[in-house]
Amino acid sequence: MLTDKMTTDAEPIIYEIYNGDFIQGLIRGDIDRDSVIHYLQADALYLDEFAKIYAMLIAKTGSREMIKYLLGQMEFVFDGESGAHDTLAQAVGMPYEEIIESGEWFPSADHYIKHMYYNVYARGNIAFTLSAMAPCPYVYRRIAGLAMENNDFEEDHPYREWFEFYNNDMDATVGVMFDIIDNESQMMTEEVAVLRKNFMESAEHELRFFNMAATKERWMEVGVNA
Ligand SMILES: Cc1ncc(CO)c(N)n1
Repeated sequence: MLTDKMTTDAEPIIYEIYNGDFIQGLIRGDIDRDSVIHYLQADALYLDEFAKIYAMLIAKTGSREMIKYLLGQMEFVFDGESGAHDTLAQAVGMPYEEIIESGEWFPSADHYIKHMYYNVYARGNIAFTLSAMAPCPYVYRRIAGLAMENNDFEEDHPYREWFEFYNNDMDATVGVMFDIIDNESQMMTEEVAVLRKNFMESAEHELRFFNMAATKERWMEVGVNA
């Protein structure tokens, strides 16, 4: 299966994310509050685009079953993940709406979002875009699984519910995405390498996204206010 190869390729990145400052800071519970705020500001906008990309995939597909799946996913990212975001907002003690007021596409988030859009615009087959999207649920599912396996979160741990959310709610999304990618790839030859590269690049974008929050990455904005 192609997705078996993809997930094997991504293993080193999974561990780099897991051992990185952002996730370890959440696990210890002592992460810099401004990093969590930065993450939420970027992620709220990222998920809005993720939902819109599902909408664009709906327009590309003929199967009613596929449309139903994509609509469900759209709703999940548009609303459903607010549970995970609320956990983070509560931990930093600020209303979610207030936190996300001043977000923007910080450089690493910007690059990731545009990687997904490129595939929607440049490619007819939805498997190209889905292979760029699949690391989103897949990486979070793996990271949350590792965190839950390797740590005993106290009942009142501020980030426990964030890990529980991604440990429990992502399997269906990942499974369907992987099935579509595997099925479509069987009808491809040299383009299989593009699917594989799309997945790897997005896994790396996930790493960059967490590092972006850990370092509170911003545009330089040289001359913007001149
Ligand atoms: C950047 C990013 N990747 C994955 C997820 C999980 O859906 C998320 N919320 N944000």
